[in-house]
Amino acid sequence: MPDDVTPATPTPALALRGLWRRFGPKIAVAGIDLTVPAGSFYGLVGPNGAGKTTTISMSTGLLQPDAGQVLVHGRDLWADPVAVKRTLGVLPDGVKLFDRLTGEQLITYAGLLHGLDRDTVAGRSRELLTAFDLVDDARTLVVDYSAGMTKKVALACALVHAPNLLVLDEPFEAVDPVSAANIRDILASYVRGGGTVVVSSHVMDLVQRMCDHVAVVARGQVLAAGPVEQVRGDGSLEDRFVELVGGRVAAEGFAWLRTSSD
Ligand SMILES: Nc1ncnc2c1ncn2[C@@H]1O[C@H](COP(=O)(O)OP(=O)(O)OP(=O)(O)O)[C@@H](O)[C@H]1O
Repeated sequence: MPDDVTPATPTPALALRGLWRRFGPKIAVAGIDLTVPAGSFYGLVGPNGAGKTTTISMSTGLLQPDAGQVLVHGRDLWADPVAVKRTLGVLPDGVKLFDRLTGEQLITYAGLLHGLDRDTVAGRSRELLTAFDLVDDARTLVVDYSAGMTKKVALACALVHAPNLLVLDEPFEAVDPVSAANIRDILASYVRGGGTVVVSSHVMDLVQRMCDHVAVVARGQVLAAGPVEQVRGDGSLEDRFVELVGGRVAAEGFAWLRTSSD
């Protein structure tokens, strides 16, 4: 290669540039910049109310930013949301599913919406129901699912069209340990196959073990971001998180909570 030619920088799977969002007087996201490399397993961590869900919603076409840009594999999401959203799989937080459908119908519906043919959807739906241990409840209405089962069927819907970027808000919340391990395996194999995962979580240990990159967000801003090893330094991710975010309170007080009389 001639000396004056620098190698092209690979296009990130997701690039957030100067994202802002306010709800009335509350600034939820205050100028977030984030670069998620293609093929990475990216954790998004932060205290309650940090702006993770708002950031994820803006990054997946669910909530319009007040300012800033979202680039998915280099394409401006908000300039062409319908086309770009086809390449995305999203597990939103607390969004209502069509819960009068059975689990199998819901996955089928998601697949057909993405333009898959019926045979393809049927095959993938069977595989997903098996992987998420939902075969016995495939014909149960989603309204009758437990919180963890609902999370798993929503994740199956996010995967059915084989997106190349998966953005998951708290995918392990309410999920039992065996199912969580299965989900981790599915996501790890998805990343090995060239996909990119962005996942928000409050479980530092899980993020440390599962992700190769992490961003710590607080008060609507990124406090640290990069490879997990780099962000956590010599300590654990949890120690680094507490150091960056603060907010630990002394365990004294609450005398009225002590139940013993001595
Ligand atoms: N629809 C809304 N209307 C008003 N305020 C909102 C709305 N959505 C979020 N907020 C506020 O924006 C801030 C960021 O909320 P967000 O849900 O993005 O945080 P989070 O990091 O996902 O929190 P958690 O970890 O608790 O889920 C919070 O102060 C929240 O109260």
